[in-house]
Amino acid sequence: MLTVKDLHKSYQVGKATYEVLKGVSLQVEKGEFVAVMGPSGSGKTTLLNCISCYIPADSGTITLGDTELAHLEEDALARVRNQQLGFVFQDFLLLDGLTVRENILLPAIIGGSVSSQTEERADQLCDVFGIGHIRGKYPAEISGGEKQRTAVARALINRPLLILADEPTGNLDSKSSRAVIRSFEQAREALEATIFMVTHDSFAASFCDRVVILRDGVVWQSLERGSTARSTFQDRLLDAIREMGKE
Ligand SMILES: Nc1ncnc2c1ncn2[C@@H]1O[C@H](COP(=O)(O)OP(=O)(O)OP(=O)(O)O)[C@@H](O)[C@H]1O
Repeated sequence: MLTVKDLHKSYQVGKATYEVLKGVSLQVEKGEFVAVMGPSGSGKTTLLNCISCYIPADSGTITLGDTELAHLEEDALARVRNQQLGFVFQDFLLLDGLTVRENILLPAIIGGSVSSQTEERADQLCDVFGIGHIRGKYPAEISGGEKQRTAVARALINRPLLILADEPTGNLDSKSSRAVIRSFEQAREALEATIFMVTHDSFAASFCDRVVILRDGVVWQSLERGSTARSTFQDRLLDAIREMGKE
């Protein structure tokens, strides 16, 4: 589904070059829910931005489905972003002037692909996420949890290969965080979505199938949840993070 191989990315600040990604390699399988954790500055957002095609990597490869992203022209990249990737941001970024249903349809409207099937898909997503009864309301008229579910439904409207989520529980209390994670679980169960989420939050990460920990620009550890209970997996994550701090 997603394969990242030996990814390098540096930033130029004045005359200095800072190497942030120093050979990141990882793989996400179809239907997996994967989190990326790591200390501040370890390159999590940079990695997500490279996969999102927002910034070009210096070297290495990113393959999404059958497509190698590094070699695509700008038009083709825009199509990948619109049709094969779904995005969930920290602040959800719903448009105030559009209803819930119109917000969900937005990626399809931007891609010029609204058909009766897309409209049916929007209604199906409203049902999956329990927001059918508010589909005609505007963001100012709905709760925080309903906004989150609308944002996850919007990320799924174009049937993307992969959902990329950047700190989706960043500003939320634990009840709202749980609601966002529940939406991702529903997306995976009902729609076979594949989710790749950057997070600082060990609680959110403990619901994932796998957690990749970045340190100093490389994958330091990849922890599988397997059949472990969520709370035990969270303890393992916290232990790993503590151990990383000691090295
Ligand atoms: N556009 C940029 N120009 C220069 N340096 C940058 C740029 N973007 C990020 N950096 C630097 O690259 C490093 C990695 O940043 P990045 O945002 O990827 O880390 P992160 O792991 O997501 O951090 P956080 O957890 O704090 O969000 C940081 O030291 C940051 O200051």
